[in-house]
Amino acid sequence: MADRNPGMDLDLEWVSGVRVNTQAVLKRAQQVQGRKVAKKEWQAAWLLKAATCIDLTTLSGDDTPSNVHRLCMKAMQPIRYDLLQSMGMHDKDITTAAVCVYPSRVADAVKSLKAANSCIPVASVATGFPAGQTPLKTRLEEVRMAVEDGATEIDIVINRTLALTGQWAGLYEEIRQFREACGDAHMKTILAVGELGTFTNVYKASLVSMMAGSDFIKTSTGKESVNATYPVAIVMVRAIRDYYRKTDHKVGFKPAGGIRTAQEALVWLVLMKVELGDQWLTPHLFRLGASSLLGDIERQIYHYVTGRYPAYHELPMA
Ligand SMILES: O=C[C@H](O)COP(=O)(O)O
Repeated sequence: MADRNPGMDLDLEWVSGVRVNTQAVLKRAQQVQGRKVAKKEWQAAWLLKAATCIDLTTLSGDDTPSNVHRLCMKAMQPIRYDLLQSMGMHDKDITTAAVCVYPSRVADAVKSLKAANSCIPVASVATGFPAGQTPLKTRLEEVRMAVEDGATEIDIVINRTLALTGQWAGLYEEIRQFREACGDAHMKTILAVGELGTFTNVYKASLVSMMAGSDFIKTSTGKESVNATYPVAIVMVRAIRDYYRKTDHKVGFKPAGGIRTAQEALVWLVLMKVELGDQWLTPHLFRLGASSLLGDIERQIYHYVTGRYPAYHELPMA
């Protein structure tokens, strides 16, 4: 990954001065959704790009070493080899950006990828995911254990209680401690936007997370009733842009939760391009957190290559 965001001292004046114009955000989100997306070979290229930005995720109570193994194999070969060959992309080392699992499954993922000689990063959710309602000591220990087991990316959840009660200094302090516990592992900070109430809170939580040294800010756990939406993304990427202008540090963005279709993936790429520019269109600064998006991307690429949609058995790993 690129240089990390070191964070900065908490600037409470900046945080408390934040105002978000809701109407302007909604309008911009509509404009982004209404933009024409690429077609034909350009669309296929964008879909491949989207595949390389996916944190391929399984976060289920019934996860086992074998389904984690299967996830890892899919991450290594996200699109069927013959389809890539038809596109002349079979030798481009196309993999997903990472696999993302619960802390207890990190060792399984690391083992599977290592055995297959792959260096795809293993990301783990931590800090009492998804609610974050466990004692700080436990949350910190969870981060350390996931790192010890080989996770090189940690997706922490913020303490919504602190955000909702305006305890920004407390939130900053906790995230700082998570960052320290992560060590060299890159930290993605999940805001759980569906539980933050207002756009202003989302912007403030984004800022505080970046000030505390997050490498990425991420919308959602996928477990809230509202997850990644385009308006909320506009708020977060504007915070990223403002933070970059002020500090010269680029923080990544990860929409996650409920992203299921290739069409949505294309809109997310457009949003990043028009709001933050091409430099954010790489896995270093953009991830799509998703458990069931890749299947549709592969299906659309199949359609592009063959001119028809596949039968279920034709993409058995999707
Ligand atoms: O971080 C990733 C999300 O948990 C995935 O959510 P999803 O299962 O709705 O795709």
